[in-house]
Amino acid sequence: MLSVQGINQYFGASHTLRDVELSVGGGRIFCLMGRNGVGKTTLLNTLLGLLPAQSGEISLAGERIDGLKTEDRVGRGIAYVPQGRMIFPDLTVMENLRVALAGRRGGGTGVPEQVFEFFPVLAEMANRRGGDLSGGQQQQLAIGRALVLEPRVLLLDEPCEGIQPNIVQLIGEVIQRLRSEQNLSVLLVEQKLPFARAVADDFAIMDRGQIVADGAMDQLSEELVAEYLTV
Ligand SMILES: Nc1ncnc2c1ncn2[C@@H]1O[C@H](COP(=O)(O)OP(=O)(O)OP(=O)(O)O)[C@@H](O)[C@H]1O
Repeated sequence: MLSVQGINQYFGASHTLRDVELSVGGGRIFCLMGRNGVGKTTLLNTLLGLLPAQSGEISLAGERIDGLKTEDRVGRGIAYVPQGRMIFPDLTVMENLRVALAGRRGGGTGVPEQVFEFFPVLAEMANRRGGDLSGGQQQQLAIGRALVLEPRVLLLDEPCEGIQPNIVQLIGEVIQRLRSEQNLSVLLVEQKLPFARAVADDFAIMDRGQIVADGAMDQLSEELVAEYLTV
């Protein structure tokens, strides 16, 4: 369980995260929604320790992690697939995957077979440079690399942005298999409503740095969509 309490974050005079509270766990898929610029990516970066929080607590499996360095938070079981994927363009697909072995919980010397089972294209293109892959292939690589870490919680920042529909469907299926087969909990930042409704169990909506609504996904009303999500 990833638990966040009273997180406040500022960029200079701008108060970007305001008393943010949320819990992700229990093998559930939690979707954080909201318009551009409301603070979703800032929250993910703060959970990882890539940005400092000025106040608040972050716990993973009952232990405080907000005082830890990013690599130690990853070592406790948080994996992050950032917007833009951040794969290494000059390394091969296999090298990109192997980079994550160093941060894996409990060690292990090989890339888990399951990564290739989820994303067969990564086996087919194992020796190709990451930079030569299409956007959809790079997204599969970025998610595969996060799975090498064998995380407790997976953070995904708009994984379907700019991706063709058949890969969006594959990513949705993989997320749901990870939940049902491995009890993995997922914090998904997503603006595409049909995808969010199809894969997520719970939602929270952020507006100007605050969580303004949350609940079970089937309770996301048209009124909330119109007020906080429609552009
Ligand atoms: N490095 C920075 N310096 C100053 N302000 C920043 C910085 N990064 C983000 N911001 C501001 O913080 C606010 C939240 O941005 P953030 O990227 O977290 O929003 P978001 O909800 O993830 O939006 P998007 O969907 O566009 O990624 C915005 O007003 C943004 O302009």
